[in-house]
Amino acid sequence: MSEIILGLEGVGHSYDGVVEVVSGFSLGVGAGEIVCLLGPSGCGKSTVLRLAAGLETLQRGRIQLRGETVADGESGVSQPPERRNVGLVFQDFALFPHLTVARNVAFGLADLPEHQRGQRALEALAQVGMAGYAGSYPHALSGGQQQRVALARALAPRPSVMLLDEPFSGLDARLREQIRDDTLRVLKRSGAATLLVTHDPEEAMFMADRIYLMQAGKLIQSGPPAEVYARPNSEFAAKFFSNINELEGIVQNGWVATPLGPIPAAQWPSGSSVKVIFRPECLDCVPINGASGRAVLPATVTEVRFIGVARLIRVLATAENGAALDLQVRTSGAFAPEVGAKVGLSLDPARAFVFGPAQNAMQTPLAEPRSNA
Ligand SMILES: Nc1ncnc2c1ncn2[C@@H]1O[C@H](COP(=O)(O)OP(=O)(O)OP(=O)(O)O)[C@@H](O)[C@H]1O
Repeated sequence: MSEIILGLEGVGHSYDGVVEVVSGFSLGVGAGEIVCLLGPSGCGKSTVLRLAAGLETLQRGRIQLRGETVADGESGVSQPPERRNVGLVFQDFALFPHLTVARNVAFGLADLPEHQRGQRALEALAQVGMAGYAGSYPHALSGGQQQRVALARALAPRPSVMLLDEPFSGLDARLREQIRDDTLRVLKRSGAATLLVTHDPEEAMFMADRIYLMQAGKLIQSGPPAEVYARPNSEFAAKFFSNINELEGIVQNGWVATPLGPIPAAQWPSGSSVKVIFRPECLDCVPINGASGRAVLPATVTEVRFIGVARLIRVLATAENGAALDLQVRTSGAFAPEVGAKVGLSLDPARAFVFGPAQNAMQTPLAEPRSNA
């Protein structure tokens, strides 16, 4: 990985002096890298970002910028935000209503000689495609345009670190996609080390080179989006990224027998009670008499939702012991059964996750099941 530009080490914070809302949290962001802090509301994401920016005083741990310690809970070192040379973008954009777009962007350029400020502000506006609005006032701009101006303002001083807190959540869905796309390009071109806070897993997967998933103030898992999605290390991580299907079973000789066939669970001792979790797109829905190399469980379609790129299908099956199984399938395939249709279900065992009751995760090995034994 490239040189770490923003580093947090063992960071902890409590607002009331008692309960830690962030604890033992570490991360590193390299030059030109986009790292997304992802997690449910209240898990401490914004607190981490505010500590990195210097907007909260660090209580525990250490923060380094470009190799220099800017905050240390032990020694009390705490560089003020304006000396950290980080660009900040918040959800509400926080533009000054009485200043033109150009003056808003030039605001953070006090260190430059007067004649260079306007020039640099225009360059930053051009970076985000807003040079034509330099003389406008914020109220005359759309939400998306205001977001771009906020981004230009943060980028204008050419910071080596960009910190963005839910920068797209004030935008409506269609605009959000477009602005996300544009922002990703601009951030990548800027070469800044970027830390972006979001509660939206799709947004994190789209934007991030690496995701840091948090829960209740702690890091749960970090890695590239595809890895965190395909190899969640806990039930929480699996469920955070999509709807899931869940079956229960008992491990026997390294396998869990399920109505959808045996799932490898070599890490668990025989007799362990485990959960088998799989995403809706990992369950194949085929014509009932369709050929499949895997076990096919008969089921009846109870619901079909068309969502453009895919269909969400709900099916009801019956396990051997008579238990009803209500499962979800996500498919973009040509087979489009209707409600009431009889279908066959099959699961690729390599794409199922096995978790124990204590939530200590085990990814199933990428092995084919031996047999139905
Ligand atoms: N200034 C504050 N004073 C007291 N408690 C606070 C303060 N700011 C945040 N908290 C609490 O700290 C916890 C973490 O908040 P934080 O804003 O960091 O979470 P978050 O993951 O960013 O949530 P959200 O996505 O809702 O913004 C929450 O329980 C919140 O209520």
